[in-house]
Amino acid sequence: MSSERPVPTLGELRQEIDRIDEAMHRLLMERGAIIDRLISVKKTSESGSAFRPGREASMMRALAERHEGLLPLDTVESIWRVIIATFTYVQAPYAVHADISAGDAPMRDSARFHFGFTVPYVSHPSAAAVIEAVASGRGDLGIFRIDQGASSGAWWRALAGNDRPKIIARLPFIERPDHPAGTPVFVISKPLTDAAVRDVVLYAAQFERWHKDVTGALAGLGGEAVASAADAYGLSVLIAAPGTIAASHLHTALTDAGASLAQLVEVGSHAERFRVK
Ligand SMILES: C=C(O[C@@H]1C=C(C(=O)O)C=C[C@H]1O)C(=O)O
Repeated sequence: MSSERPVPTLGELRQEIDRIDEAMHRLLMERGAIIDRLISVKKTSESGSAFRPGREASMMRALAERHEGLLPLDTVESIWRVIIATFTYVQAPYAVHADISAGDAPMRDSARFHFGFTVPYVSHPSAAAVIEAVASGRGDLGIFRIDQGASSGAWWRALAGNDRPKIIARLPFIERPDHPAGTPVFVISKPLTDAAVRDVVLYAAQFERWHKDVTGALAGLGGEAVASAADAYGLSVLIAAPGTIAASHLHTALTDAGASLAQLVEVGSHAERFRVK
């Protein structure tokens, strides 16, 4: 007598797939019912944004760590990005405004991958236009390419000030080589105050001129210069530093290294970066 299970028929396997698809669909509808209850419990900040970047970053990290099997991580990540971004949208509608001064295609790919198709995508010719759209909207988001060089100027300077929009996330949450929408972008929104995650804090630093020891001073603190652009006042550098480092400490380290630092202003923060191979 053979103990091997009989080979299932194609029809039987398709029945299994139908069962799983229905269960997944029912679970998504159940998730929607929970979001409905969450809306009244959650205090959506003054900005009107339901986006909680720290929570999303940790969910994406857990997803990447749990994932195994045939389905590519790219697919799982994009499915969950659409689920999370859309359930954020149903709590409080928002649009994603993109600075396309370095090209539309990567920004559109990034917005669609990270926010799906239900969330409106609005392109703008400049960083300044994106910042103004976010500043005047209710809970809208803006996205900027981090690797576009100086073509958008020192856009982060326009985030300085209490009521100005702030950087709230860095995407993709799951960094890896050959990411299908891997253009690194910063996300801005109106200040999230208590809902912001501060693993990494971003500063607009105004230098009279560049000093060669700034890079080393930043590295010594676990920080880096993320972008820079010359402007009428000298050189504006967007600095990322661990949230555990006080702004005063960062200021001292830069001036001790010999830099002529005219201003150091916080312009946002984001979750700890997470990379897989
Ligand atoms: C559901 C929430 O709101 C948003 C949507 C999330 C989701 O769909 O899982 C997660 C984080 C938030 O950006 C929440 O705050 O938990």
